[in-house]
Amino acid sequence: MIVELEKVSLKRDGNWILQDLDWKIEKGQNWVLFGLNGSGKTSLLSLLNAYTFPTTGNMCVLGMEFGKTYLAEKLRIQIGFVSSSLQQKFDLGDNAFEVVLSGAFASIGLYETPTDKMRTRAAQLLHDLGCFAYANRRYETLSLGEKQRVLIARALMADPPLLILDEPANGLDFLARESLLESIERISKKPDAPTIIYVTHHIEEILPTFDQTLLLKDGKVFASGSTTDMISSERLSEFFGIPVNVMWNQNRPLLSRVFATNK
Ligand SMILES: Nc1ncnc2c1ncn2[C@@H]1O[C@H](COP(=O)(O)OP(=O)(O)OP(=O)(O)O)[C@@H](O)[C@H]1O
Repeated sequence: MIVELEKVSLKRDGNWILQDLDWKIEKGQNWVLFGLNGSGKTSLLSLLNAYTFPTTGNMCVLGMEFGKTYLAEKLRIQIGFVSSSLQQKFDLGDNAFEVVLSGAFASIGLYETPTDKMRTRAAQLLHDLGCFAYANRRYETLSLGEKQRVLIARALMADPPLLILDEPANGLDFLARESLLESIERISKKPDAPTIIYVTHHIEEILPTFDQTLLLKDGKVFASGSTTDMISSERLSEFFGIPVNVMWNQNRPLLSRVFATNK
């Protein structure tokens, strides 16, 4: 089991931010964590990364049980985490290749000498993510979409069993988004691919590889299960509280609002 949450709740400043979450992620599954603004996605990710601990409930990530051992560092090194809050942290003058290499040391900046094996791996990842062409460019000169690819490659350097992509397509135009999504779909199909959790509030970003979805609403699991069950007109109309229509086209969902028509 990659992730196991049992009745997990989180209280902050007297408010319950997350309540009674049950979530099981098995090896080989890829999940979408879908929730609107303020639904608790960031708080849930902080729990998974052991930046916060549940107020009540039981939690186990990558076989490490929360509260039983001191696990924060040990756990984080095994989770590839890509979030837009990380973007600026790498504006240190390093080129894209060096930023990817730094993932082998879990450091921000490259302070240790990488081995030849690490260099080969970094070059391969730059290829896989479609960013080999700008391997020698300074990271801070890259576009948002290019930076995201480099950060995903960096996260994969340590061969993490779990990769969390926190709204990776935010701020990207249609083409940049589609090309990033194509790279994510590709890496998810590799034989040594990690389990991926893709966090988003955009239905149209859900790729076929994400066969499981958890719908988070007001800090609670609204529903979870197979993506085709979760991302349906009926389910999402209930989730949003307004009538919506989901149309599947080439294994990708499209969401639109349904307006009442006057007869
Ligand atoms: N330290 C805190 N004290 C009180 N309330 C908090 C605290 N941290 C978060 N919250 C509240 O908990 C709720 C969930 O916040 P969270 O940031 O996890 O949501 P989110 O789904 O990531 O939202 P977004 O998509 O807008 O980033 C919000 O209503 C937020 O205001």
